[in-house]
Amino acid sequence: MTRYGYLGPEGTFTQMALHAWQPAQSREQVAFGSVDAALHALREREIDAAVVPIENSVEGGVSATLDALASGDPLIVTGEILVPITFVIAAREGVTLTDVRAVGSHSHAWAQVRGWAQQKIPDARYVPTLSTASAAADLAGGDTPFDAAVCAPVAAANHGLTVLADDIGDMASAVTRFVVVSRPEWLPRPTGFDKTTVVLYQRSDRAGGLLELLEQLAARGINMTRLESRPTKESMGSYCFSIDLEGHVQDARVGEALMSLHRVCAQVRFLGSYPAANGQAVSVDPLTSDPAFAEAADWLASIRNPGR
Ligand SMILES: O=C(O)C(=O)Cc1ccccc1
Repeated sequence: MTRYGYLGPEGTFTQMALHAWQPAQSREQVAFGSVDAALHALREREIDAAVVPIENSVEGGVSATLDALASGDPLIVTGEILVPITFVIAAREGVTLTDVRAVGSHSHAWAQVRGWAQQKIPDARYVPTLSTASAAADLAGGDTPFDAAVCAPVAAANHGLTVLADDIGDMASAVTRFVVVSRPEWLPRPTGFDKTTVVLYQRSDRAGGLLELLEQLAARGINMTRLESRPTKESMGSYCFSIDLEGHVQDARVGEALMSLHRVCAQVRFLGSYPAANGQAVSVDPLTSDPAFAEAADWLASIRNPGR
């Protein structure tokens, strides 16, 4: 049985993602207080895989996850899960919306209800917590620097909290993307609807540097689905690029692009190839298909070996 770590405690959106990924009978689940703690346990082989949030449609990338994957012992993404998110604001019994002075929640949850909060509880302070469910659990447990939590309906129910308002997200269509992370001991097989995640470190900061990297993808007909710059943390103004692209490292065009990036970059960190959650087939130009690359390789071999 696979042991999955996840950003807990019980009742987080991450736990919902894990449940959507694996039926209960084929998994064990271990809650961790932070993304870093879950990925550390994975590196230490205490668990087989970890489910962590990586991006949402409102706030963008989850920096804690992007940074924890970009450094330390290598890990790879082996799956992705999309979860539609709805938020409630909940409090201990007897507290009403007008009593709320401070709200505890995960920063990505707060970012997605900011408009609602501005309208309904404009004077309330925000207090960051490690997850939405930990805000709910702490609130139920007693002494907290906040008197309401923004969390999933299930987290409010688990802790006997009163829901003061439901469906308070600013964007009805908010979706969060979670990834399943594993040690790099195996690769998911190509499916035709795959994504590949890499982090690129430039050799030097110069005019056209990013363009040069992106040209390697464009020339091979590779579409990107996410591009973020993250500080390398080494010095002010030093960035790396975290990229999701369509295709699998086993696809010729992706393999060729990664080889070129490896040549021109200071470092390419491969973070996995995995089936896209939307299951949509990647559209591939016939000129950048596997047969086209194979035919070109045959042609090169033939002109290199004229006698054969
Ligand atoms: O705190 C949680 O419940 C999480 O799983 C992280 C998160 C927070 C907000 C939106 C999506 C995921």
